[in-house]
Amino acid sequence: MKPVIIRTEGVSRCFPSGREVVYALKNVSISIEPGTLTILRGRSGSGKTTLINLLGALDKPSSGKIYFNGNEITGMAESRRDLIRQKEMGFVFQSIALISMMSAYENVEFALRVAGYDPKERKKRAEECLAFLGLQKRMHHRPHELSGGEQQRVAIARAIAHRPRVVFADEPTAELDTHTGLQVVKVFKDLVEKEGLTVVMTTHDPSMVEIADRVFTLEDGEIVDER
Ligand SMILES: Nc1ncnc2c1ncn2[C@@H]1O[C@H](COP(=O)(O)OP(=O)(O)OP(=O)(O)O)[C@@H](O)[C@H]1O
Repeated sequence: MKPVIIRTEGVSRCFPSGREVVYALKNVSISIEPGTLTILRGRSGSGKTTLINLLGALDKPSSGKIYFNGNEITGMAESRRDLIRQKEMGFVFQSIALISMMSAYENVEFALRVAGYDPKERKKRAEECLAFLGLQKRMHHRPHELSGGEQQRVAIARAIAHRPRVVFADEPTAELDTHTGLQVVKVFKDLVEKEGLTVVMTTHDPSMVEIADRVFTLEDGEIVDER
């Protein structure tokens, strides 16, 4: 049997909409293997963001269970879920959300400070991550002095700095042109291959799919294809 880092079991998520209830996800059961780049794809409104938020413990399902590293996280106290999120997970969002007053280096260093790293370790690790992402010459620039692709690479450096097991990226290429977007996905693939990281990302762009190890396709809240 293949190892599994995240598993969902019959997960549904509904939201109230006026007097009705909208099912954003219906009975989703998937397994994510460690050390893979997994893509969740589908049209707008198919449920990608809802699913990635559940996998990253940012939200809870209306029914069904989610396991992270063998432990059921759906029934856990919020404080334990917070800890798992902080220690074991990293997040990259569509809107890059770097701190504009800080340089690339300071953005990464600050995340490590929040994660409780000591000053010496922070410097070493921040420089190492930025170098891995090809930003050694740009690390003392502020976000507005960097291109969109560079900014997203800083956001990735920040998301991996505390050595999470899994990085979740919701439409990380949506604000980039196709070429730059593909470069960002290749960075994820590199992290998977060289660092053994697990990456889960959403996209509606079919050109990204070729690079992935696993692809789940969503339609109206259901998994309609997996490969
Ligand atoms: N907080 C919410 N309240 C009400 N309905 C919601 C909420 N979040 C999501 N939905 C609905 O659930 C469905 C799935 O939304 P979701 O954002 O997961 O799709 P998506 O595939 O990520 O779309 P996009 O690519 O546009 O971001 C949509 O019909 C959406 O309107």
